[in-house]
Amino acid sequence: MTAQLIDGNALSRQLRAQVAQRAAALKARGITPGLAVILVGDNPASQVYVRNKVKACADSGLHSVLEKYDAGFSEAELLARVQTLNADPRIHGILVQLPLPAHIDAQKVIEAISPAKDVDGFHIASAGALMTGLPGFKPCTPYGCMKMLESIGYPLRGKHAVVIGRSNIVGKPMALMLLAQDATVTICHSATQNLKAHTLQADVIVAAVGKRKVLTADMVKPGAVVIDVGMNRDEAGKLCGDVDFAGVREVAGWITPVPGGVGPMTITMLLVNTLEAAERAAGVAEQNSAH
Ligand SMILES: Nc1nc2c(c(=O)[nH]1)N[C@@H](CN(C=O)c1ccc(C(=O)N[C@@H](CCC(=O)O)C(=O)O)cc1)CN2
Repeated sequence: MTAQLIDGNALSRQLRAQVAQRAAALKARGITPGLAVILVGDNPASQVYVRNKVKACADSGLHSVLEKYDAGFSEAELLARVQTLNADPRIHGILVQLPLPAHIDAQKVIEAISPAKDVDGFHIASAGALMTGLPGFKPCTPYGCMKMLESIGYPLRGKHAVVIGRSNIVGKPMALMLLAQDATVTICHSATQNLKAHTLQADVIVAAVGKRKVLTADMVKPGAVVIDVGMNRDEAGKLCGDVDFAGVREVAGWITPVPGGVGPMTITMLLVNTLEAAERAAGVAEQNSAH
């Protein structure tokens, strides 16, 4: 079997067109959705990501501001910027690009963002909302993965999903979102014994480790859906995910590529969250809940 591809670029184009339509409707009411992106330091990958976020905003008719600070920017200065943006009515979403330099407490900065503008979905209020099924912003990467599953009409109810990775921004929220769709969820991590025994049971596997070839063909049940969140470089410096794509695609039923899979969806869901923040501020939004 050769797996069908879940194309994150194609799905992003569709969803971004919908964002653009909704943004235009909001603009007609005098409100332009606005995103503030803050980058501290000179991490080359982060520079690419924030540039892509700003471009995606422009392409979909969202206003954005990019604030770049050098690596010596202090935590206090950053917190002050966040407070200013919290109070700025033109800004509906605030995103602080991660990772931050080591002298800055990232969690402290995230908690300083108003939950109403937490379009990254990283604030503890957003995490709590996701856990309890209350309205709140969902972290963009796992939210994008859920949209990819939805796009293939995959019925999650009663299916066994294995999430490899337990980070606060991907693994844990991913597991909660799958659970909210009535999947039976296993979270595997660095201390998991016999990973293969778990993944072989899975109907859906989400690999979010940050290490190449964590998932190989012998670890996948024929026909399973494989979502690759990884973003690594191979020996030749080429971008690759956590999944041994060439091998796994011969066993899986569906698979996401890297690049062109989850990555673009992360940015797309940021646009969706920013638009929704603006709609909520304008009082026109349906509240987004975990269910
Ligand atoms: N504040 C945040 N920081 C970080 C997040 C986040 O969601 N919020 N996620 C990651 C990085 N990230 C977004 O910021 C991100 C990573 C990758 C992509 C992407 O489109 N990747 C492309 C390939 C890009 C390339 O060629 O290098 C792809 O997969 O096709 C988008 C966003 C950590 N920090």
